[in-house]
Amino acid sequence: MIGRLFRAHGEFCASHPWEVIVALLTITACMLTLDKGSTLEQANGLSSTSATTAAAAAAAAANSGGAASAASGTQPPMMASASSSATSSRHRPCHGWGQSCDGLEAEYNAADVILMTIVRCTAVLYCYYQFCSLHRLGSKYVLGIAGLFTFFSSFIFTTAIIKFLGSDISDLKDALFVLLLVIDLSNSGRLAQLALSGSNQAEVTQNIARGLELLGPTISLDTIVEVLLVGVGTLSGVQRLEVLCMFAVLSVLVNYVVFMTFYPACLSLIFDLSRNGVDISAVRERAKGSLLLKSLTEEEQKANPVLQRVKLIMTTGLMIVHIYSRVVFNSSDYDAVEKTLSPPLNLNVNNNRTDSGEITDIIIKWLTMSADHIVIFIVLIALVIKLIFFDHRDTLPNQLHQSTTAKASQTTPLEEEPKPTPSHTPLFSIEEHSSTNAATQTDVVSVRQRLTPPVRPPRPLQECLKLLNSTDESDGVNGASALSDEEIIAIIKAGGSHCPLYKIESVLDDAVRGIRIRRQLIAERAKLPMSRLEVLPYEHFDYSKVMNACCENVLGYVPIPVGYAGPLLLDGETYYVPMATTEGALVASTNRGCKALSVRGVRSVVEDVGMTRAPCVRFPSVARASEAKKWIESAENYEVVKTEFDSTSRFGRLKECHIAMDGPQLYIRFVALTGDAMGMNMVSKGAEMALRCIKRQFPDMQIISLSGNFCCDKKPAAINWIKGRGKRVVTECTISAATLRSVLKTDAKTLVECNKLKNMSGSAMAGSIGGNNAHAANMVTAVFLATGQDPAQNVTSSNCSTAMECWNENNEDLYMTCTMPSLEVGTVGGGTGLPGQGACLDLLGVRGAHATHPGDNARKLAQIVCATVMAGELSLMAALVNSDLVKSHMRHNRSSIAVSSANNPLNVSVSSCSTIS
Ligand SMILES: CC(C)(COP(=O)([O-])OP(=O)([O-])OC[C@H]1O[C@@H](n2cnc3c(N)ncnc32)[C@H](O)[C@@H]1OP(=O)([O-])[O-])[C@@H](O)C(=O)NCCC(=O)NCCSC(=O)C[C@@](C)(O)CC(=O)[O-]
Ligand SMILES: NC(=O)C1=CN([C@@H]2O[C@H](COP(=O)(O)OP(=O)(O)OC[C@H]3O[C@@H](n4cnc5c(N)ncnc54)[C@H](OP(=O)(O)O)[C@@H]3O)[C@@H](O)[C@H]2O)C=CC1
Repeated sequence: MIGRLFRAHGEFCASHPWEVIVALLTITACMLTLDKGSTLEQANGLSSTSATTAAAAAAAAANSGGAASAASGTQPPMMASASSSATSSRHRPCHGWGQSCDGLEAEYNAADVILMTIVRCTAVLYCYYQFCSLHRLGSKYVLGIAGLFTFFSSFIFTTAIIKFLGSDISDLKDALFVLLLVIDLSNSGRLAQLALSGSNQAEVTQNIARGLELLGPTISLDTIVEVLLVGVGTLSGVQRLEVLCMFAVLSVLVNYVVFMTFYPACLSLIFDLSRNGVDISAVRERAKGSLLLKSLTEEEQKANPVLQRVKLIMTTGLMIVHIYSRVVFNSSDYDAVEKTLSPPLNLNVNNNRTDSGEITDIIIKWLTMSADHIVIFIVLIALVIKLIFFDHRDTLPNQLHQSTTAKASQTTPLEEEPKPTPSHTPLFSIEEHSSTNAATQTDVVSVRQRLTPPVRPPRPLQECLKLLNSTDESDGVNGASALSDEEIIAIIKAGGSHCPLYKIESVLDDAVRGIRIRRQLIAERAKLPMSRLEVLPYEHFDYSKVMNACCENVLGYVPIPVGYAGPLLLDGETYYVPMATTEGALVASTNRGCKALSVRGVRSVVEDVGMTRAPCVRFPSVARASEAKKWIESAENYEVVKTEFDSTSRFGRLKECHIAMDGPQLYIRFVALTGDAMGMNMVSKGAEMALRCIKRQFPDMQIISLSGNFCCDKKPAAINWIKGRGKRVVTECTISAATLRSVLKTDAKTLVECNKLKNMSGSAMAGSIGGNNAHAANMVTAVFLATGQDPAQNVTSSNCSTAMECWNENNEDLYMTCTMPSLEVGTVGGGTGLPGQGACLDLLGVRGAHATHPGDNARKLAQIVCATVMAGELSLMAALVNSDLVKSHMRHNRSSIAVSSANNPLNVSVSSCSTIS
């Protein structure tokens, strides 16, 4: 409701920019030109008059020279002229805008110096912080627009209002610092980027309205809290603090009004102007890609309810303080309180002033007076040094590097010749970062730079072939190294068996060079500009772990983002689970599930069912097939077969043979334990050997296929669901009602009901086998990719039954189990040996073969996968019952890439799509 009001207001400001701007400027001009004195008199009556009199008296006292202490503003009332109303008014808190607090123009005392130094230093540091965070998040254009505009407009309006209220702004240098402190540029930056990301006026208007809808309520509440909080300072009794706080309160209010009216109107106007000649397309492009904008749309500005509540309570409390202080205490009370409480302060430097005129006194006085300036000067110098010599060293090369990569990934051809490396190390050197993650990263560099430059014209083919086949026995140098890339390409193009493209790495004995040449040839054959293939990384990878193990015809590798979910408390141990995925929201969801599960922890049991391979064999008759079945199943013969099977591996051990008969065909499902390996190669190897043994007994047996699909590998099948495959894991957990409420925003009864109707009945309706779950495949696949499992085995491994019950005496807790009967995982073999995947296994403490109990690492990995599935299941179920699914995916999983107008006839922008949620 409130959001809608702000939206309507934003829409109005953005669609009537001229009206809003002119109205505000007119009001400001009126305030500036109004007769201050009369206005004040009307507004404040006697109190303002007495204040003015007090100021005049104080000024007179200061001017007289004989009353320096009075001018200092700290002298207690009774020490000045007892009858002087000026003195008493000087010490009265400056409640009310119009009430001038005299003494600002007077010299500082020690307390003032300290206060102002703190204010100024904080302002400078705050500005630095704002600058850094905006610079990190947004483009410099948006930073410029938001920063300059907000600051100047707030400053001008605040000054106008202070003038209108008749306050003394002669000490503007103090006010400036206060203004710096109360301005928050991030919201202005967000609104600017949101506005500028629109591609037509209507969209800009909508974006501004949307921005105010999202930001308005929070900013309004913040403003109220800020005003009330800072307003407490105006009750402090410390004169300078009161003035500053009054100014701060005024600035906060003006800043709020400017942000809500003038600023959106101006943003809308900027776009309008751009249409009429001023080109801000570059600004808009940057705004669209900016992280700030993303954060606005993604975060949905969902206010933290706890924080909101705290703010409301604070507001109420502060209101009471203000009402009590301003209404219950009247001005005479203040005087009385002051008289009793205020001790005579002797901090006034002017009190120490002597007429001796000694130089040392003057220097001490000057130092004391300028202390704040000196401190600020030092802070500024330190920040500038930090910015120039330290901050940029880290960020600039990074940014440059990132922008190069980003450009490359946007398929812009990189045709520039490599720049010669300067002889001295420059201050901001991109090369400094080239070694980061060198094991897995590839810099994008043009192929012209990478290919060996032809030092001479290519030699004739025959000569090249001769060179290729020659090996210098003395130093073992491969003949290919004497050939240029062009000559190698000529040999490949010539065909024949000299250098097949798929064997190029072994022929050249240089994987990276081979892959580089293959990429060029494939790009040529596919008629793809090389620049398009360049963004596929291929360098800095340990191909010795890939060749003859993981992949053929290698063109490079595709980086996949890896996140983590955790801590996950499983069987008393804590895990941080790596997940490789491109599905935004998945890791966040699993992470939330881990948080809920880990309050009490997950318990699990694991059983090594064994890996399976089931050849299809055929016999001349059904009788012969039946005879063979009985032969294998007899205990004595089984042992013979097992011995043959086991002979193929140190770890592969045949566990059972499960035989199905279909006419004269037998499907012999060999089930074997495979240690820490997932075991498909091992069990296939063993099955082949076992078949040889059986064939010796039944020579008329025909082997149709080593895999008869009764195994059943990488295809959905009931047999794996019923009999299991790999590891069977069951996890269990209870989640308290309080955790359900605080972490998952739901309750047990709702979850149980949804689980019954969705995961049980819904899956039954769909005829699903092994699919009584919400999204087990999501967690399984992400962990599989991160830890080097065979990704295709997510088919069987994702079999999962998720069960939920209400728990405890009052049935408000949740009891949950996940049963996964066919998890095919290993910690040796396959992709587990690759560096990145190995690192992820290290993170879980299960890399490689278990030192003492082969198989323990793989079993542990299976338990972790099942517990991670449980976390993801719990979180998604909660999101579904809360109707949060679409919202969270709009936030975490939406592409922010602009749709080109050709493919976007309705001209629907991403930001406007996301508003659907
Ligand atoms: C491996 C081959 C191709 C060898 O096959 P081959 O006939 O011995 O090879 P070749 O040296 O005679 O070469 C023949 C052609 O194969 C290609 N070729 C040959 N070697 C390479 C290489 N290194 N890199 C790229 N291409 C290669 C190449 O095209 C070559 O032609 P050429 O260019 O020489 O005129 C063959 O034995 C094969 O296809 N094996 C099957 C492997 C396979 O499909 N594995 C999948 C995993 S199994 C699984 O996961 C699922 C399962 C099995 O459990 C499912 C089930 O239950 O059924
Ligand atoms: N062939 C097929 O039909 C299929 C193959 N695959 C692929 O197979 C690969 C996985 O096969 P898999 O058999 O798991 O792995 P490997 O083929 O890599 O075999 C594991 C190797 O590790 C050795 N080893 C050392 N320590 C251990 C230990 N503690 N426990 C177990 N083995 C140990 C084994 O020794 P030893 O030699 O003594 O056994 C074996 O040589 C994956 O790349 C997968 O994609 C996938 C599906 C089907």
